[in-house]
Amino acid sequence: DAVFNWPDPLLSTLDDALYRPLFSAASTFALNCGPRDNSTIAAQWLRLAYHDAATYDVTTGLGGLDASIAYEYTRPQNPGAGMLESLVDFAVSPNEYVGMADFIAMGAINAVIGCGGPIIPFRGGRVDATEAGPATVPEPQQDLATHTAKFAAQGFNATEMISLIACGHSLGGVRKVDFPLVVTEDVSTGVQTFTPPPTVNQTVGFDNTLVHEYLDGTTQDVLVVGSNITTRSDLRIFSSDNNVTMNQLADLNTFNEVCVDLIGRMINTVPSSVTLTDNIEPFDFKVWNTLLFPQGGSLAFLATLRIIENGLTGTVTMFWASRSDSGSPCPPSGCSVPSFQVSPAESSFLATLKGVPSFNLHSFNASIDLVSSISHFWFEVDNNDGSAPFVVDNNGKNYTIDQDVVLFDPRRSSFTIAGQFIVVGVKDPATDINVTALSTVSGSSPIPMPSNTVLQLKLDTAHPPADGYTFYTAPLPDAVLSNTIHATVNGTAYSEWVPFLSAPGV
Ligand code: HEM
Repeated sequence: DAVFNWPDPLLSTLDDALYRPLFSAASTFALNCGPRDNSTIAAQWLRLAYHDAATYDVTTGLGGLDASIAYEYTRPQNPGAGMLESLVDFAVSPNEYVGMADFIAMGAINAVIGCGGPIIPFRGGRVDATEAGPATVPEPQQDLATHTAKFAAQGFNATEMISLIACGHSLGGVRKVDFPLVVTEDVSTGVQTFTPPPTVNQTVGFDNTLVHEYLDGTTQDVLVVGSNITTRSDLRIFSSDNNVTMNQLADLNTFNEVCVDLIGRMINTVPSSVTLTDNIEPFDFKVWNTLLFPQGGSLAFLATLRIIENGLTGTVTMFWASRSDSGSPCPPSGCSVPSFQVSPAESSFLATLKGVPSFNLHSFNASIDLVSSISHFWFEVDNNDGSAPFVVDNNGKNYTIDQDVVLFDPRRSSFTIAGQFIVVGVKDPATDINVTALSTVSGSSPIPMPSNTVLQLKLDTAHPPADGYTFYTAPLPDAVLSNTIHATVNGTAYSEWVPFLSAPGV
């Protein structure tokens, strides 16, 4: 599994998106297999992921799950309102380090569990395409040889083709408006679902009902029994090995295992130039949302330690070490402060399934000597149960504060709708000052892909120099998602990632 060494913006963002519903609006949408367009959001997300991944070509190593679907969904092989709707679901989630492709992959995982299916492990680090890929998505009127060849190009053999489709077509159905030549009969809802929806609501669970109904001859899958024989692609594929594979999938455990493997491989189908992270499980200890800025004659340092623990029995102390010997430096054992607040934080449904019903957030607010400053920090956790207190120090590497020369200032900045601007403090004395921010901005319809824009910060006339810092500012673009500050001061380059647009206590 992936090891989190703070700050690691990629792993930090992915962990939040996977396990903290607060940070991934979309992660909650597919819960309970909720309906949309007479199908389900989950079905739309799973189909989106497949159509995105289906551009992969094993011989060139190009394509795969790279969000190129954002440039392809208007093609005749990708019809359906669910494509754009699903992309818009994910549009507010990316930042500079995590693109749309990772959220499309997460969407497939959340789709399957949202409809009661098994947990597919998640690996991150996909890279977003900047243009459309080849038009290689299978279509129902194509013959078996064409489909077999297309799946082979995507890295799946003939048996895996049968299984992957049986997994995928567990959810949703075929819309008459998009496939009038496939759904030839009238359907009151406009969608011929692959399996009958439960009568109480519209939702369809992720399971092997389709397999059973196919084998016992009761299926209503229009790609098996539709009156248009040319578009019976599921029938041609499912029966292509004399139903050997379908008979194996009739066992629910086998079905779940096979789907975890194949949908997992599908979402991990990425260009050969991309290296994915290891599996991301909820991190035991996660430092989160640290902020260091000048305030009222000292440096304010805010930090939160997220812990997986039961109840609120533990106490946590934060320690830090000075940066310099002058001023009022910390003793060798470190300056320390207890947490000012411990609060439970909701975990995602996926985290719950992994045995993490909630997290505890231990928040710290330290006042640090301006001159001796801070070089690194760590924590001591006492579970108050007789066991020895232990140190949490970033896997022995310490939580290192790179620099105190260029600091994002959350209190002088403003993130209200009325006026959004970023303020950065630069430590005096400074010459040759150039402060910029790379802002990641949410995309919107018709191509809801994030983009990056560079802001030039100027001397902030509203905030006069204070506490040995001079302030620089720039207005933020609408729909800004996150920022990274880059500065050159006295010939040295500095950068600071600003993942959130708000802060505890601000
Ligand atoms: C030969 C291969 C395939 C063909 C010809 C095919 C064809 C189709 C067609 C015609 C629809 C109806 C789409 C709509 O009306 O919105 C559909 C829906 C769907 N397909 Fe496939 N499919 C194939 C493979 C797959 C695979 C491999 C997966 C995923 C693992 C998948 C997942 C889905 C899902 C979830 C839906 C339901 C979408 C919804 O209800 O919104 N399909 N498929």
